[in-house]
Amino acid sequence: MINEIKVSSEIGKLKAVLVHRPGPELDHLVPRYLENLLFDEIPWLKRAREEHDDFVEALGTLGAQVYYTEKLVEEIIEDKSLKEELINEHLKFSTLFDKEVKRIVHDYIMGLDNKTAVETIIAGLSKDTVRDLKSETSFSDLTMKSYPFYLDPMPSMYFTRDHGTVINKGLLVSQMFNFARRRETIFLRFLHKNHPLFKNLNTPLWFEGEIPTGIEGGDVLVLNKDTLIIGFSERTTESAIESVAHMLLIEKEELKQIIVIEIPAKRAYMHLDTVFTVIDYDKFIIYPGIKNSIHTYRLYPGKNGNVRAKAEESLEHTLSDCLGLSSVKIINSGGDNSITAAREQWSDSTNTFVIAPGSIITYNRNEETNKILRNLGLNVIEVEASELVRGRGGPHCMTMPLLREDI
Ligand SMILES: NC(=O)NCCC[C@H](N)C(=O)O
Repeated sequence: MINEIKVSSEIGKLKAVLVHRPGPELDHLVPRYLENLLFDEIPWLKRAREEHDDFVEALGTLGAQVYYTEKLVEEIIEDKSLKEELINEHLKFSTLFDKEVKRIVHDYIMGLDNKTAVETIIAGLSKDTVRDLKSETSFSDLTMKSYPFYLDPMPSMYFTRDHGTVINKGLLVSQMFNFARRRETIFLRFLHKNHPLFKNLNTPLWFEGEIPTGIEGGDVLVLNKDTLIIGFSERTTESAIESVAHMLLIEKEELKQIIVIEIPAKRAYMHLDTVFTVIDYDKFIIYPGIKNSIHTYRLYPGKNGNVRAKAEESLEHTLSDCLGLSSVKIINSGGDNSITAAREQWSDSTNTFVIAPGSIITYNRNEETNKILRNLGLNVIEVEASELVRGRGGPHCMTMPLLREDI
């Protein structure tokens, strides 16, 4: 087990990372509810898992330790009272109202072995599985349009990035913007509170309570120990940014500044990391299609304990200033052809993940972007993602770094 939790950059050598192997939750995606569950297509689970296993192998190329959320949770629910607590927490944030149904779902999951219990909480529980255990008829048993699940599936669970961010030595748990993903962060909070990995290392929570409005990990990039970049996006709100800024800049005095990059609020660019990531000490990659519509701001501690903000002239200048460099390069994903760039962005070309300075994981389908990255001298480790890509996320989305070497 690692003896430290710490992330102070997006590129320091990766020592430990949290992931989730896609499971039967993907087999609970039905066409009628795809949009509600934030998917555009239905991935083939068997192949998605093979692709994810290869991805995990790539993550470990330089010896990083890969932890699976589901396995860590399984370990702690050996304690029956914690198993109970986990189930109750999911029921509390579920759509269930009927008391009998709640009891049945609770008892059913409680009776499962720990591995299957965690798998079921993530996969969701269909009404058919437990309907026979009911003694009386509820309204939803009678309707023709009845929703098929008591407990909703969480197909986006494999995008662990979005659940939270390690910022220096503390953890910021996200507040998921959409109802469909709201229950996902229960696992991270639960691990933080109960698993030795976090508990023994006294990892502080940067925000004890819940952040009042949406902020998702895909919008949070750790530039260096003094600077965070936050995307103001479809999923991350102004007020969440202000809350986090107040906490980290004023109350905890952990950071010196936060760069906010405002991007168009669109499904294709749901988080900042779908259009902009850090690829090297002084290099970034951006989807050129949004270049003319972004705005950059800098938040900093003002007088009297207030966070103050100013609009910045250029993203390049702001980044180089915060990094203490004379200049930085922002490279276009997909190159100069706007059609290729848009197609590759949709398939997560810009969602790259650095495992150490100079080594980067990408999806192999983004041929043009990969060529550009190689021409920069980077060691590009390509992974197959014909199925993983259907969830609209890439290598950056599928990872929550727990420990990176300082750079
Ligand atoms: N950081 C990311 O961009 N994560 C990808 C999330 C995809 C997921 N299907 C969602 O729409 O939330």
